[in-house]
Amino acid sequence: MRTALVIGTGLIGTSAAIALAGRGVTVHLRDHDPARASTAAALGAGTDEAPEGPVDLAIVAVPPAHVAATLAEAMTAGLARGYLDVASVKGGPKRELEALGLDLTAYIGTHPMSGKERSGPLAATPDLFEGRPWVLTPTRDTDTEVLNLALELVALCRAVPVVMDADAHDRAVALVSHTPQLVSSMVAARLEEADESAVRLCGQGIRDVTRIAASDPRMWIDILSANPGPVADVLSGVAADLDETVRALRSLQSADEDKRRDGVAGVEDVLRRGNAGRARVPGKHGAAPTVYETVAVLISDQPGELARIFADAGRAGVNIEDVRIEHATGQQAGLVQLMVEPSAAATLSTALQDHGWSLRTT
Ligand SMILES: NC(=O)c1ccc[n+]([C@@H]2O[C@H](COP(=O)([O-])OP(=O)(O)OC[C@H]3O[C@@H](n4cnc5c(N)ncnc54)[C@H](O)[C@@H]3O)[C@@H](O)[C@H]2O)c1
Ligand SMILES: O=C(O)C(=O)C[C@]1(C(=O)O)C=C[C@@H](O)C=C1
Repeated sequence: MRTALVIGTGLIGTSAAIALAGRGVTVHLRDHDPARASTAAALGAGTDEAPEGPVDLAIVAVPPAHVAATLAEAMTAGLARGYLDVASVKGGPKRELEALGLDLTAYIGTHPMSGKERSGPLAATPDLFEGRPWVLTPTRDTDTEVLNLALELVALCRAVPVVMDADAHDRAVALVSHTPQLVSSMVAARLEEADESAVRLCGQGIRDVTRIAASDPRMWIDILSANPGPVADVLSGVAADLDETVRALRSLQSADEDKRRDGVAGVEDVLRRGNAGRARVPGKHGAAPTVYETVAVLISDQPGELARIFADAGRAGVNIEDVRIEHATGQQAGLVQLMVEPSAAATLSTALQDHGWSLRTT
């Protein structure tokens, strides 16, 4: 792929554009808000000038409700050899495109399983897709050349291609993405009216569970409107677990010993099933879940502290697999948790202590 056009230069479009531009592709940027396209260009994502002729690949990264119309316009204008979208739902846009009667041989629906709770070009990063699944939904009509262009995009973004049927994809993301978004929002919603004396006790548990509750509601209304049935199906399973758990907790309040035993069994059941489900969440690059060891470092809230830790870890030859930062309420300090292969934990701890870092047990 030599040239690409990204239509919709928000979080996803700009992240893909920066990755492509960094790997030698000439990227043109377009957004219905021109300021967003020029912001993306200023971030090194390409040029906001229109291409002179058709590009190799047009990447449509607009909200799901606008995908079909945007693609139809781009295809009618003959802007590219191949077209794809990155929307979080696949069945609806596909049916809308079919209803428009377009020739869909040059189109493939795709979905990178990676994102953030923040929107817009300023939230973009070139490594957003690294090691993450990127779903491709070719149909019998899809040209091989277009499938190959999509595979090239996925490879250039260092993601892992996964081929699926559009409707099977929508049922899968109802389970692993759309329902979790709603459940996170519901937990966070409990805090809206909560007393400040409770809110100030927020620790890492609630931060983990509610991170995605900060997502843009407009985007999620679009996503959920395009996948309501499968999400309602998964959520009704969650509702059944909620009912059972409430019943079990009420039993725990009882003076009757048998009832209390029932209550313990009910609560234990949901916690154990949660352990089993959590253990199935894949590790990076779709590999089996990896158990990392955590090295926790206390840092002061100053610019450059994280970069210094990463540099010291790099000099010690240690690969940091994942990182979490816990900010202590009301303190100018944070706890950085560095996740590393168990065999590297001792080397990292020694190297960081030698460089004067203060380690904590987790
Ligand atoms: N945010 C995520 O975590 C995530 C992850 C994977 C896929 N997606 C999908 O990627 C797409 C983009 O999401 P995002 O998070 O980058 O959103 P975003 O809000 O950051 O960016 C969307 C951009 O599209 C532009 N836009 C809207 N309508 C347009 C139109 N008709 N023509 C041209 N530009 C238009 C907006 O101005 C905005 O810059 C969505 O379809 C979303 O479902 C999002
Ligand atoms: O990590 C996040 O912030 C996300 O919400 C990313 C996430 C997801 O659920 O995994 C959200 C929606 C997208 O369609 C794909 C990825």
